[in-house]
Amino acid sequence: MLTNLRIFAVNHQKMYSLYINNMCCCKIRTSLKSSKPDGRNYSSLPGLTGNDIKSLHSIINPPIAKTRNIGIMAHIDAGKTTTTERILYYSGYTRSLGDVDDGDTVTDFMAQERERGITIQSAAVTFDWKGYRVNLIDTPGHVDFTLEVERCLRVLDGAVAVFDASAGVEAQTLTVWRQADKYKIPRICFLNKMDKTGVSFKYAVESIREKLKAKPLLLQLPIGEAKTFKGVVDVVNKEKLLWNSNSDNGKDFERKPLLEISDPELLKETVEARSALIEQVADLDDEFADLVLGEFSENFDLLPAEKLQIAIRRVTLAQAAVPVLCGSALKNKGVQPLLDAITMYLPSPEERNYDFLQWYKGDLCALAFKVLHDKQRGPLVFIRIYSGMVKPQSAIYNINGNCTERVSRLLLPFADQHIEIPSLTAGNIALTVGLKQTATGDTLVSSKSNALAAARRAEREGEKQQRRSSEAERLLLAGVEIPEPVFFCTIEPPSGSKQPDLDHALKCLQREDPSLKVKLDPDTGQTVLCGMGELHIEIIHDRIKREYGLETFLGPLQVAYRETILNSAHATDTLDKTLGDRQHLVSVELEARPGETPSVTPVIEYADSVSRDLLKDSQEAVENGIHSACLQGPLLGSPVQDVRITLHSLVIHPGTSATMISACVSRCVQKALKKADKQVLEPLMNLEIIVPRDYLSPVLADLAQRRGNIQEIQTRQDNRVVIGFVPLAEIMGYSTVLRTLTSGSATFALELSTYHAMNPQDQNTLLNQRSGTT
Ligand SMILES: Nc1nc2c(ncn2[C@@H]2O[C@H](COP(=O)(O)OP(=O)(O)OP(=O)(O)O)[C@@H](O)[C@H]2O)c(=O)[nH]1
Repeated sequence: MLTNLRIFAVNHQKMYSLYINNMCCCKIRTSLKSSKPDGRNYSSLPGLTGNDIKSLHSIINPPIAKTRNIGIMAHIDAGKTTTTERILYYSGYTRSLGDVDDGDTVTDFMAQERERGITIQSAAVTFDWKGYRVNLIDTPGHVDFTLEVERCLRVLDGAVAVFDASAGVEAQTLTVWRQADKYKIPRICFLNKMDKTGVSFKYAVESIREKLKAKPLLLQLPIGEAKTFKGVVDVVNKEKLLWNSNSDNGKDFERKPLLEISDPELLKETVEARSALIEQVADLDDEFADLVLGEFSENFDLLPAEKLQIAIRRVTLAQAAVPVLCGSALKNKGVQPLLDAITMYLPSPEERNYDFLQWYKGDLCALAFKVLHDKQRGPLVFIRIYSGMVKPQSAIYNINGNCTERVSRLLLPFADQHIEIPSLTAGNIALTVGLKQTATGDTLVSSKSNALAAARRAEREGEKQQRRSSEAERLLLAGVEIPEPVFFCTIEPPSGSKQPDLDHALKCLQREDPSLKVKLDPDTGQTVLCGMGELHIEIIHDRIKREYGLETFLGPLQVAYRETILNSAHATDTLDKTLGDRQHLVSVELEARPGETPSVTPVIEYADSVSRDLLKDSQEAVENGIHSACLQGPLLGSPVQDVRITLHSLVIHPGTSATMISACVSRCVQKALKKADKQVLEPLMNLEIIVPRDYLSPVLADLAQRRGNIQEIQTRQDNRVVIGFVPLAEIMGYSTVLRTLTSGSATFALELSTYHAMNPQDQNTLLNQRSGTT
């Protein structure tokens, strides 16, 4: 077993190549480099000492009950990355503390993340804490990357929500909290930044209660706030935890029982908080209520801490309440108790109820939740194993891709280092090398026949429960819905000869990030990037430069419009071309008219006059021509939807190539579309704004300026919920506007509702803008 296990990155040079996204220099690399210039062994791996090697078997496949797959989620800048860095440091997997502000953290792999100080892609890190294996995934906070958050959430068994305690619940926390609700993920809350001026523990707890509608269980109380913050009280154990102010890494802290003699006030406060906690848990858990009301009804104080902890765990797993802890990651206070709470209160993989496991009967079932590209080794795929086992050099079947692939290597992701391992079992997160077709979101099983057997079991179960679902739905692990990208811009390589390099880079990036779409503008031949937002496209641009060495040029960011026609139009066309000694001659007559039902692709019909024999050979070429013409409408060059094309006549000279047939049909369709009355369709967004009552008026006034259409205003305690529609073009940069209008107190959610017709005036303005006349 041990001989199979080696550190994947054997020297500094190789480690650099394994650095997934061209990291810039950081403390951890420097420390590794100085530890051994030409190579590394087990004991050089932070956290693995000589003695630890004996227990490598349990390190590779730890007991499932002692495994935690955890995510950290929060609003941007709440301190997720700083908290993660402390966690890695205290658990022994890094030797020095990274600092977001210095740009040398471990989990923010990508150079842009280090420069911007934000987390873009989530990185999985694996570490041990007091005999527990923790797989931790740091998730991004920016709204453009919510897909990334959601993709990670579904592979987690539990999550830590980090808050800036001076701000309480912020916009993005609400979004990720709802996403965590969707995947039924038990959570604990960490009120970070307790050292910050203006911080209020009470306010932050209230905002959890009010805004998240959650039941906070106060497991700790802060000792001091802002400048005076020096530690926390452990309410369950009635102890105080004080960090040594002379220690600059926070490793040393003392835990002391609260005594009447030395801390009368703090003890009184703690006993009250403990009694309140016991009552709260008893209200949520019948078993605990029986215990408390039986044995300890006279004096709650006598209730042993372990009994309370077991009950807290039950209500947390049932998502009836959320334990709340506090600290300051930056000042290195409160992170070790957070780690204890992660292992104590969040579920192990076997405590999560995954329906689909019964269909696999112990066979492999895993989900690819992240794909990264390493220049030397090709795609690295992060997988969550739900059942069965993965081994290197084994074949696996990808249900989504309908293909069999080979795992060449299996690695444990220790941040920016990876340990090669001989096998990994259910409940764990692994990194695989060798899967060339697998994309983010794919379901992986051991073989096609096992997939079919699982499908049959699922079908029988579905019949029993009278549920109908397609085979794919039954087998695929719940997918993340990928919203249609609504922004686009052109991207140009530095020279024509670099186009293949750009195509390769975009192909790799798309496998990592399914929300990125890439198209070819058929007119100009330019490559077009379609994404979820401005930042999204900017980051892709940056990554192409850094990771693929290509200096590309982006066109202006544009809203993805569509077009349609309002009446019918006929057109005829003839193409007569001689290439070499071959004549290509084709004549077409067709009609374009508005479709009766909405459809993004054109509906195609053939009149009886069109010869069936002729069609047999050329139908594909004809339809390719129609489809390609509809990709680029006559008004803005946007895709044309809701149209019906009827082919009335088709004459093809023998020997005419399919390409020429397509070209002639395409030109003829474009002529017809040009002749018809045309209409621009714009993306209309569903908008929901949650705004405190006092700020409602300025928000409504602003929406009126943005062609917003308010459907309803609901009351939710002191907040108003504005529900309506707004054209996407009017809502670009809205988060900044809303923040300014409401002093950061409102949150909003946007999603595509439909494409709707612009009114003639707005359409003219847009067309004039595009043609450069205004
Ligand atoms: N005062 C104070 N500042 C903190 C604390 N934790 C983090 N910060 C600061 O808050 C800022 C954001 O910290 P990050 O750790 O990058 O936050 P994040 O949530 O990972 O941010 P994103 O990755 O952008 O979502 C940085 O300037 C940190 O130094 C804390 O406990 N106290």
